[in-house]
Amino acid sequence: MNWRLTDAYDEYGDFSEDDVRIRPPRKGSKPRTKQRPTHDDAVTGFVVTVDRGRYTCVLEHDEDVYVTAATARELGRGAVVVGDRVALVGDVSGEPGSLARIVRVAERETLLRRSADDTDQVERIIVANADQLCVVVAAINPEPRPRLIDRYLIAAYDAGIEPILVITKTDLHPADELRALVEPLGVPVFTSAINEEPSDELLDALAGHTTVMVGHSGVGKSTLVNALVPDADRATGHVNAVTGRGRHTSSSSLALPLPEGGWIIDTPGVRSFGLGHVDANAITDAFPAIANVVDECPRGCTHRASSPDCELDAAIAAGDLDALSTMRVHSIRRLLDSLAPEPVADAGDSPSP
Ligand SMILES: Nc1nc2c(ncn2[C@@H]2O[C@H](COP(=O)(O)OP(=O)(O)OP(=O)(O)O)[C@@H](O)[C@H]2O)c(=O)[nH]1
Ligand SMILES: [Zn+2]
Repeated sequence: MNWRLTDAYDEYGDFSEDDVRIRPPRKGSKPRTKQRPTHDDAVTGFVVTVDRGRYTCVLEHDEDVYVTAATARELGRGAVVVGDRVALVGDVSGEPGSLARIVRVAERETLLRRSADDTDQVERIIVANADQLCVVVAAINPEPRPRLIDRYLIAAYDAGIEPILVITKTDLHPADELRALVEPLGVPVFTSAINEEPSDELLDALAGHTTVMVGHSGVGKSTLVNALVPDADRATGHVNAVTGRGRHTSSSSLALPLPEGGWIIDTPGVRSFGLGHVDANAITDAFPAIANVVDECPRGCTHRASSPDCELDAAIAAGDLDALSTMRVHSIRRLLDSLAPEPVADAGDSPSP
């Protein structure tokens, strides 16, 4: 079984059935959570999962203690997500049946959000405070989806989160073509195979970071997480003990502690990102070769196939873009066309919906 980049760019849609959208915090916006009076007795915790209004938090000063908490009424629903650092009061013993209360949420460094599809304005937050997005792609089986990878990268850059790529199943197929897809963008690439220990390079890249794992179903995300977090079962066991479930069946994200420090956040059900909120410039900015060209575009150019005088057309005609960048231009234009209707021509900063 084989695959070719040129065909792969063409054949696969960007979306799977559970498309999501990531929306970064608006620039300059304040965190949504209201600051409340300090609780002097509060301790700090890190939210590892959310299940039916119950939050499982690891205490910052004792990472073996998993506390179940509810949110204080003033915080409201949905105010706390996985990755949040929170102030806890009440029973923080972590004993079975105990319940603490989250009274504050620390200001977030980053925010990943999603919505059901491109047209759905209702967004759900995936994760707070991640500083790395790990895109997991199989070298084969399932075949890579370059346009989906592009979407992940755009979403990461737009949210201010550094992307890395892990190519799995390299025991079945070489990683070269996939590597060539993202290395020119400066994205660090790592490989992994089921019967090998995770590479030191990958462990180093993850150590001390809060990394969100994303990838299409079947690429080997769970296999990789289990290799990276040998204690995964134990950590999951803690969570299940507090949520009272037989196993972690929630569709919520789950943060697992890395032995080297830092967190891996597994995101079941997050397979692709709709990018309806991202403007044309954020999309082209993700790819340096393309960003250089569109810098010369007329003011207000949306860089779509229908845009008159878009410099991308001139660059392709003149052979200034290599084959990969040219494929990517077509991919990006398809992406732009699938978004909202073309904005009004002179809108430098189109208002947010
Ligand atoms: N040959 C080979 N098979 C692998 C590798 N990694 C994972 N697999 C297999 O690929 C299949 C899918 O792996 P999972 O880890 O369940 O994939 P996933 O991405 O978590 O899939 P979802 O749970 O559907 O999101 C399993 O049968 C794994 O054994 C690898 O490096 N090499
Ligand atoms: Zn243009």
